[in-house]
Amino acid sequence: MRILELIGEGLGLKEGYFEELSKRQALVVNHYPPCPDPSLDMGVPAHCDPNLITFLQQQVYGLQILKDGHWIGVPTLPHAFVVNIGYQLQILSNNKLVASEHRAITNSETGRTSIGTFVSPIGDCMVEPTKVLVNGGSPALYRAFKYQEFIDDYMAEKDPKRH
Ligand SMILES: O=C(O)CCC(=O)C(=O)O
Ligand SMILES: [Fe+2]
Repeated sequence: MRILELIGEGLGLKEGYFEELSKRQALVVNHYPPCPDPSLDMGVPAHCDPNLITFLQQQVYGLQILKDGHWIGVPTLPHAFVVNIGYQLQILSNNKLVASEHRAITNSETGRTSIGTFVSPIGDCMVEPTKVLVNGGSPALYRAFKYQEFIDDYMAEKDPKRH
């Protein structure tokens, strides 16, 4: 996947580094019907995606990201994808890249459909901070784990950023 190759290049990783880590792609369609009082209901509560990277398409506004303690709306752009960094990219990069905390709000006028492509490793794949970015001055911030272990914890809501 070209975008992962470019991210890898930016991090100083060897070509093809992400190949094993991006074997799964899940297409998820979210539909949010109009909500008479959006202040009462969040489309998707605040979270970071557990996977490697997500490509999201939205035609109706609703996605917001948390930046410096403020929720910022992501404008809709025709033919554009929003790229969300997931936890695995944060871990592999030893926090050089940080998973984006985001949420989806509803609106009272129109329904909204978003389409996400979630790229992730398979369950048995081992994940750990890449050796290239770990050294004396920058020790590994995470232990090695199987991706499935991470997902099991995430689903059990041990993610501190899931409210
Ligand atoms: O619908 C959206 O804009 C966000 C959906 C989302 O964050 C997710 O499915 O992980
Ligand atoms: Fe998400």
